[in-house]
Amino acid sequence: MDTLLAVRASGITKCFGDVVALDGVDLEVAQGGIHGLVGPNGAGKTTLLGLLLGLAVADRGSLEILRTPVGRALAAPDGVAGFVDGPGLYPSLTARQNLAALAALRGPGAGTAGIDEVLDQVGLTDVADDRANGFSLGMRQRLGLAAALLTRPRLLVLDEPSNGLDPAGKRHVHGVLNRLAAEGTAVVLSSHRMDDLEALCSEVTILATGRVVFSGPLGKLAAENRELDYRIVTSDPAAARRVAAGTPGVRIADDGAERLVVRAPVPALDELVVRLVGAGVAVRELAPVVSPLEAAFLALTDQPQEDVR
Ligand SMILES: Nc1ncnc2c1ncn2[C@@H]1O[C@H](COP(=O)(O)OP(=O)(O)OP(=O)(O)O)[C@@H](O)[C@H]1O
Repeated sequence: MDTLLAVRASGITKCFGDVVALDGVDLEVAQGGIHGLVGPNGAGKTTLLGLLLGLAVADRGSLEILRTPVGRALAAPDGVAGFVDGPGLYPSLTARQNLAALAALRGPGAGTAGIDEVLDQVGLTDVADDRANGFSLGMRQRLGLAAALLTRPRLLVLDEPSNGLDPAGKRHVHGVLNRLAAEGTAVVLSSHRMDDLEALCSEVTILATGRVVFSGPLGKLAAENRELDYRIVTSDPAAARRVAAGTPGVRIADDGAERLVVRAPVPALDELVVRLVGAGVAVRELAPVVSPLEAAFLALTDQPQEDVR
């Protein structure tokens, strides 16, 4: 089982003075999996990613990366690449020159992929000879990803890689990450975007104030999740409200003039739909107000579940 793990962290604690950034964190990342880190601001995500990249060492606990125990030295473990707090780039160099400089720093024969190849992978071929200081945030993110891909990493670590990406750029980057994972690279990324995490990740770890409050497959999170709020749009809102009020297990969470929101477990929701249809009320839309991941995130990190849309 362990042979399939790219990361095995156990009881990791990291303090900055009096601040406990990570408090006994366990993390397992499967080889070939895309693992999402999510948590409120200050939860410890960047600190944990920094440990994986060898930018800092833990105060306590054990960390094994690609089956090698991590020591006390500050250095990227072999086979690991990525960035935290935005990619480090040379602003006055072009995209191509940035990658050439990084490849030169790593020395000849350091297992690098071709510069043109990685520029193409991240969709920057057309701007390869433009200076990085003219790049948008999304383009810098993509160039940072290209720099990481140069080393053909077996563990890719990315802090909020979707920041600044437009929808097409995001789809492009998702495609790159999915392909890498299919080829066996493990990817660990943080994001505040639940839709990104749901689209990309096979597993997620939810951190709150330095502690793991959930870690595992997204499916497990959905299965474990308690009742969700659902928005219902029907052909007859007044009748729908009456039917919902009389359906066992269904609670009306919000019944403003424009909408009906109910909180219910799935079987009670099924019963409500059957009753609505039986009463001649057409159901035009039925969807969770927030996704299972977002609902779990809000519940496990003690934040109210609200419809923010
Ligand atoms: N170099 C540092 N010096 C002092 N405190 C730090 C340092 N790095 C992180 N911290 C503190 O550690 C805690 C965790 O920070 P971290 O940046 O890991 O959180 P995060 O989950 O990445 O937050 P965000 O979502 O805002 O990026 C915070 O309280 C932060 O202030």
